[in-house]
Amino acid sequence: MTLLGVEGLSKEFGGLRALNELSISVERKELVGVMGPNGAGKSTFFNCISGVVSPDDGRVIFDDKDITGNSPETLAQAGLVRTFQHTRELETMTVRDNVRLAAPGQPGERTIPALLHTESMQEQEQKVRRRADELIEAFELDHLADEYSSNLSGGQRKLLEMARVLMLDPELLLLDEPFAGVNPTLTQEIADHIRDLNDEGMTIVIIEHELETLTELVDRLIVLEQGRLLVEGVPEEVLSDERVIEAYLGE
Ligand SMILES: Nc1ncnc2c1ncn2[C@@H]1O[C@H](COP(=O)(O)OP(=O)(O)OP(=O)(O)O)[C@@H](O)[C@H]1O
Repeated sequence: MTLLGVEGLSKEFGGLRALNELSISVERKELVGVMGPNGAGKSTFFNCISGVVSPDDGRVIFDDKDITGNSPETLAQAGLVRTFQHTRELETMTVRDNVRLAAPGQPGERTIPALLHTESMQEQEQKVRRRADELIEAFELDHLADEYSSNLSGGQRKLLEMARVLMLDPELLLLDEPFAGVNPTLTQEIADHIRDLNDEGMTIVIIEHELETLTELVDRLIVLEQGRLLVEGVPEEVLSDERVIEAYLGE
């Protein structure tokens, strides 16, 4: 069953067609990789799905609903969540607070005075704290929980970013270059987490330049070139496809 459907998506930037009538679908519980040479339209594809930019043409269907142009907040509530190539944690906050504050409607955002601090709000806060602690432990960040996130390495920041998005309990997770700038040990750790999440039933789409890890991880590869779908299929076949080799050689 299809969870995400992209139909005839187009986006121009000053006459340059970043996406050119792109149509792709992702099945529930699939783990899909998106690759393509620089400028192929991969980020624009994610940006159009996740409400960061509005497409000029075409539709995005998520869970049988037309979500074209919906805001990132609305999409997160619906279960569609993304990470960014450059992580977006708050450097002046600890790892623990960064994870807690990623929860929807978390206490830090409330302006209601303490007098109105009801029992149900306290319960909700406790739930957020418990979930944050679980994720910090699952991502082996416990020894860093009270560190400012500015003290984290690139790889540790990627783990923190994953913990943060999981606070939103996504059904579809879009990961933008989760292995970029990450050392080999942490790359393997992040790949294992992605596989576990997918085994638990989460649908995941990954943009990545690090093709070795990507092809080992995913069920299916989608290759974009000049805003169009070039080739898709099982990783071994896609990587040996003449058109793909040519697209990368021409970079
Ligand atoms: N906000 C923008 N304004 C102007 N041009 C843009 C914008 N976003 C993307 N583009 C252009 O659209 C084309 C596709 O870019 P995009 O970032 O989607 O490709 P990509 O496949 O993600 O590339 P990379 O692998 O280098 O990140 C590029 O030519 C890029 O310069």
